[in-house]
Amino acid sequence: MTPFARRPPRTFPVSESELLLFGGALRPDKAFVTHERPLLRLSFWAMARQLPAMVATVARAAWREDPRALCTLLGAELGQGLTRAFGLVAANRALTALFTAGPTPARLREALPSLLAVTSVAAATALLSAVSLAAAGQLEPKVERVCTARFYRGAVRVELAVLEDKDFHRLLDAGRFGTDSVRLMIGSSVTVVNALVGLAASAGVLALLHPSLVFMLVLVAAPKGWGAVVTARRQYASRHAWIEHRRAISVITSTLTGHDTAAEIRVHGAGRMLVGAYDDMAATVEKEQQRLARAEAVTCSAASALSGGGALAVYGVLWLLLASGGMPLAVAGTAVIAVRAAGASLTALVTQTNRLYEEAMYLGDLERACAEAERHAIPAGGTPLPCGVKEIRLEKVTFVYPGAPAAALSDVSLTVPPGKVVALVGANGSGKTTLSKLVAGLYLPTSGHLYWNGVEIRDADRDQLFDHVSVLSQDFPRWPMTARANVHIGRPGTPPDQARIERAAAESGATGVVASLPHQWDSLVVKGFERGTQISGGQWQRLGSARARYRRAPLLIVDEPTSALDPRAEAEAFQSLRTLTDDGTTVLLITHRLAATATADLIYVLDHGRVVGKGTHEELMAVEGGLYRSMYELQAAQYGAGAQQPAAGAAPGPAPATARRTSSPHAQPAQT
Ligand SMILES: Nc1ncnc2c1ncn2[C@@H]1O[C@H](COP(=O)(O)OP(=O)(O)OP(=O)(O)O)[C@@H](O)[C@H]1O
Repeated sequence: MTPFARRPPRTFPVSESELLLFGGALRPDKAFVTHERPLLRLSFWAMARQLPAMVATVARAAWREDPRALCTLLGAELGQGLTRAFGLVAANRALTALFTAGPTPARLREALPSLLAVTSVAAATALLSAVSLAAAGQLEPKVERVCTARFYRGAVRVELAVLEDKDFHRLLDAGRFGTDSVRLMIGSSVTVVNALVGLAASAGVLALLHPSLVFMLVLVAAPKGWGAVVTARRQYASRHAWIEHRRAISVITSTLTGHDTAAEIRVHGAGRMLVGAYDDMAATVEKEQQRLARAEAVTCSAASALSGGGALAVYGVLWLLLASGGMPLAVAGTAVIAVRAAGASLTALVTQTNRLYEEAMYLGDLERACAEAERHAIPAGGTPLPCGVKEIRLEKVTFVYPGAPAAALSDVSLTVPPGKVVALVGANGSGKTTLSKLVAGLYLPTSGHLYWNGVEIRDADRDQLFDHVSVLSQDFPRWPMTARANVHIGRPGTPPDQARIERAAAESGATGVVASLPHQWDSLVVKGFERGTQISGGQWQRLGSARARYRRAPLLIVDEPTSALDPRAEAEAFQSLRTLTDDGTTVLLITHRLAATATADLIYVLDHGRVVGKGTHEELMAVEGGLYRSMYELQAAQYGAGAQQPAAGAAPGPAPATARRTSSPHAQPAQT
């Protein structure tokens, strides 16, 4: 056990900004302590045992990607070790020839072949070093790419509920550091192998000269190795402890230059406050870095002092051997050269081992993140779903978000019939979006059953289920790509079909939007890039809608699809949703625009996660004191439109008082 492990857990300072903006310390809690501490409590030897496994992981990845480059690299490194050993032997021969009795010209002649050998060996070492550098340069980016792709491939398959868990998120963040570590580890491993071979060569020569010198060399090496491990572990622990804090800082800095936040940053003066917060939070990180630097200085000094003691012992032994006549002068000279060469190898070894340890720990995180991502991945395969939507049925479904104090849905039983427009209505937070996400297969019920075409969702082939669903959520992504890519990404498995893209755009009212862009479909709908342009919220909504339509799935889930549209576009959007059912598409509509839900085939009313009403608009309006009726009347009263129901296929009426999005102040009652 190291002194590091014996110390009680450190208490970190909490900055005022951290309290103000994030409500408290952004430091690991109990989960981190129980999860990570055992790793940090590992003994030096346990760590030493782990290191080869980590290096082997990188080596395996390198072997998979480019075995030739790996073999070249290893060959060049081993070759350098051999040339070094050979160089020491040649130096010993040269010294022996130079120190023998006789005239100087004769001694020089005797030493000349060995001196030439020393020079040739130095040239060969330089050549092998260049070969090694080139091979490492070829391997590093390949291995990094493969490991990074593996990490992200796993991350995008993780169940949504797990992705929202803060501990899993921390693990993903830590894993992200590991993707850099893979590349760095190749460089460090090469240097470590190189230094180890160099040390072995020196030790071998020293052993030949006098066995006790090898033991002395260990005395020089061991303290530096200890210092390297202690420093690496301290840095690793710190990086983990501050990971959330650093993420919070990057959240702040990205908002400072972000496009979405630019207006409030300037008008509200939020920029000054956030820059201050950055300064404040970065200052606490700075203190931590200073603490690390001080601790490293102390550790390194202690390690160097111990190592220096070892070096003194080596020279002392040499002195004694020389004085007692137990070692010839030439051998002592070679020993000094060998010890100095070993010293250079040792310095490289210590620096790179330090780095290798640290990177190996991050690589461990990457491995753990990949393993956890695999463990929590959406299962591949399962019971195949019959094509199209036959029926979606929920039986006593309860859903609790991970870590949430209460259920978002309780005992929900309902049926979504095929080829119909089914509306979900209810106040903010009543569970509409959650319900739609369960239907889309994004979450699994905590209890109860959800059947898709008769197949229980837990058994169903989820990839097939996703294939049946198209989503236009209220917070739909605004992909920072071209207009075409924004539509095509709705069905990315096949190459873009321009005719289909244009049809989807026409159905969503996006044709005019795209036509007005400087490069039409090739325009980049994000500012700050070449060819970049900005489009309005409503224009984005049309583009998002075009994406959902391009997907052409049998179930379309639309969550507040018109919140940013003008009244005419809104009316058209709702009418076109209705026409989708003509070709058998089932529409699950979530909206606060009750005039639009009035034309739905079936309406479910949710309240506090429970279904409290079901029926057509007429049936629900007939319920005296019912939630739906009161919401509808309230909304109609805002516009003085009375509580009369709109004509079938009518344009939507006004937004309700409960609408979370800002409705157009000009929204009109039903138009035809
Ligand atoms: N990812 C989440 N993690 C934890 N709780 C959540 C999450 N998403 C929603 N909730 C909670 O679940 C409940 C239902 O939220 P949901 O978004 O389904 O409501 P909604 O009816 O769609 O509301 P709105 O009309 O405001 O969109 C709310 O109490 C909400 O705070």
